[in-house]
Formats: sequence, structure tokens, C-alpha cells
Amino acid sequence: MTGSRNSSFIAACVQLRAGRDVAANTEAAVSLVARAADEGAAFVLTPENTSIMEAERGLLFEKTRAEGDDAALAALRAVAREKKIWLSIGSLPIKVAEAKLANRSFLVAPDGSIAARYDKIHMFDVDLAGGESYRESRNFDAGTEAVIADLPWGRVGLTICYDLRFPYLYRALAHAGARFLTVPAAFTRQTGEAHWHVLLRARAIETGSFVFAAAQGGRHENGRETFGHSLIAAPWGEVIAEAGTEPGIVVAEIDPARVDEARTRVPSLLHDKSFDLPKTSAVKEAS
Ligand SMILES: O=C(O)CNC(=O)[C@H](CS)NC(=O)CCC(=O)C(=O)O
Repeated sequence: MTGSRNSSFIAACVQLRAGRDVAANTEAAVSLVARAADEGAAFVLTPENTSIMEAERGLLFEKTRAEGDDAALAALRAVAREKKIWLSIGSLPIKVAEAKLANRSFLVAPDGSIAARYDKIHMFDVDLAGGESYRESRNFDAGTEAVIADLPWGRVGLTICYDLRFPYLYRALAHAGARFLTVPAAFTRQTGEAHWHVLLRARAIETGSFVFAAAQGGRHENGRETFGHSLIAAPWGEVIAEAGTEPGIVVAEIDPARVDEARTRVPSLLHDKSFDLPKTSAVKEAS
């Protein structure tokens, strides 16, 4: 199941439509992870909020546990171990204080151990058209550290959903050695339609990296509608696998040499410059 830096491997993104029941969501996620492994995937990513999509604060806290007591985490670690795969759990809400959660991503190694954890840095506190409104920071504490981890095929940088809109995070991950980037998501339908593909492809192109994006999709039990379209983007920017809006898996063969090829053709990661910021007061005077 493991490989070396230059060997190709099969990667899969799991697409879910998580409801309000942790046990049912976990069962659905575990069975799709197992299916991906049975189709040959050595690396599998699940979406943001793999274990639950619950909009009501009281119920969310009722259904949330500390990391050591989280049943979804235990079940997903077990399937990674059983199938001997690298499993990136896009995110689970993890209780970190009496009234606060972390939106936490886990990289699980083929022996079931936790190789890395990442807490989502950018909180989705946004008012959209049609009265759709989010205040993620009300329930979640933002993370403060970017995270990379070593896979057998090179480094992976972990990010989550709304992080996608902050390109300097991805550049920093690439400069820290990432060749693969994970973007588990629960993008809204309206922002996804307008921005999902272009942002993911841009992050792949800018960093010359493979981007794995596993999404929630469809109309959820909690009333939310998410965009779906889980996809894998190659370092030159092309989408090499993509889902619709139904739960399932997308699979692609990943040739890590394409990272080096893209970065050799356009070595922009070697061309960063520092520069003076615009003098805003001077601009104002001139106009
Ligand atoms: O609401 C829940 O149930 C769980 N949380 C999420 O789904 C998260 C935080 S609210 N969603 C996003 O980050 C969407 C970002 C997005 O859609 C964009 O950047 O356009």
C-alpha cells in the first residue's frame, strides 16, 4: 500500500451528504472509504464535517466529543488500519473547551495512528445572498498553525474549506515542501457554483501541486445545500476526476513526477519577490 516518492499511486476523494446523526454519517463514510481502498486507493480524503452537519448549536455540542472519545475518529482510524491506507479525515468537530470546538482535520497512517492534525484557520463568518448566513467562529476556535506531513510520495499540506480563499496559506505550504494539498469542504451551493473550480485549479497551478478536494454535496438534513463536485486537480491545473452532487467516490491515478514537471516548466515558486506595499495615502492625494 505504501510507495516511494516517485511511484504512482491511486488517490480517492469521498463525497458525502452528512446528516444530523453521527452514527449514520460515520457508517456512510467508513463504507465509502472502504470502497475506495478496495478500488486500489492508497490515499483517501473525506470532506469537511465528515461526522456531522448540524446547524443547531445546542445539538451540535451535545453530539460532539473530545478527540479521545470521538466515535467517528475511532471508526475511521480502524478502517484505515484494516485497509492499510493513508486516510485524511477532512474534518470532525472536536470539543476543545466547555463551549468551543475545533474544526479539525486528521491524517491517519496505514497503521491507524494519527500522523498529523490541523485546526481550520479561517472561520466562515459570511453573509450570502438570500439570507444565507454563517458564523463559524461562534462555535469554533480558529487554528493558528499551518500543517504539513510526510506521505510516502512527498509532503501534503492540510487545509479546510474556506481556507481555499487565502492563497498565501497554500504558497506557504508549498514553500514548506508540500506537493499535495488537501481541501476538504462543505462549500455552499451558491459560492461553489461561482468559485469552486477556479479557486481549486488556481491553487494547483500557483503551487504546482496536486489538489485533493473532497466535498459535501446536496440537500442536507439540517436544511443546508452544499455544492459537491469533489475533484482532483493536477499540478498543471487540469481536473483529472470529478463528482456530481451525489455521495460516492472519485478516483485518479497520481503520478508525483507531474509536480516536478509543472514546477520546472513554470518555476514561479522560485521567483517570489519582496516589495514595498502601496502608499495608500499618496494614492488618495493623487486622485
Ligand atoms: O455549517 C456547517 O454545518 C459546518 N460548517 C461548514 O460547513 C463550513 C463552515 S460554516 N463551511 C465553509 O467553510 C464554507 C465555505 C464556503 O462555502 C466558501 O468559502 O464559499
